[in-house]
Amino acid sequence: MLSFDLDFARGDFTLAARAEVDAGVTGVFGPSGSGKSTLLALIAGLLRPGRGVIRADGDVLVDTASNRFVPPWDRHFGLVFQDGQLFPHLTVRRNLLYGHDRIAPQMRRHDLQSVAELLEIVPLLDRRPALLSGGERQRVALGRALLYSPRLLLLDEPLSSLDERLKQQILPFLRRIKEETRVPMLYVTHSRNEIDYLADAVITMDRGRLGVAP
Ligand SMILES: Nc1ncnc2c1ncn2[C@@H]1O[C@H](COP(=O)(O)OP(=O)(O)OP(=O)(O)O)[C@@H](O)[C@H]1O
Repeated sequence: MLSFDLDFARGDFTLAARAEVDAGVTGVFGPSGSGKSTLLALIAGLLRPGRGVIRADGDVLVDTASNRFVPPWDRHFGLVFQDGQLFPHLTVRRNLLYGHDRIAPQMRRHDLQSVAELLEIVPLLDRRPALLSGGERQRVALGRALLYSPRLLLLDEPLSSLDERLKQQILPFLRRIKEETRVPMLYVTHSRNEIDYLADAVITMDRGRLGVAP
């Protein structure tokens, strides 16, 4: 569903990555500084590769040979970072609907009520992010990304700002998203536990190079 073959350089750091990602959850695992976030940013379209190709469901999103570069907002990927980055001035409901309201109605695959129920955030809909716990915020960030009906979810250490107790609380929600929505996910983490619990396949990164874990 996603394939990429990319070269990227920034200062001393070089990344050369080529892989095909199937449905399900693909964990991206590797030491700090190995290039995991850089790879996600390249796939999301937040960075441009020096050379390379990215395809999703047969669509060419990037092809440096023909100068093709589809911008992030036209890739239909959902992004969730370490700290959910909710809009502070909007209620949970407006945050959730942010992407949903910006896509064509025929592309919408999820509705507010079912996503809010899935993530157990129905009682929070009228609150602003400042009044949420860290775990609630991350659940809203996941809901917002899902309601955008992405063809792929890019998750960059979505649990790493949470304490152990909250991590254990949210992991089952991620598994629910995987099982009930079947949205493919690329999931960057430092945690073997999270990989073992969620991932169907694993890509390992080391100093900008990929390997496939046994
Ligand atoms: N904005 C930036 N400007 C310059 N160099 C950067 C920038 N962000 C990251 N780097 C460098 O690029 C390399 C890859 O970093 P990246 O953040 O992709 O690694 P990572 O595997 O995601 O690390 P971590 O697990 O610590 O988040 C590192 O050498 C890092 O120092």
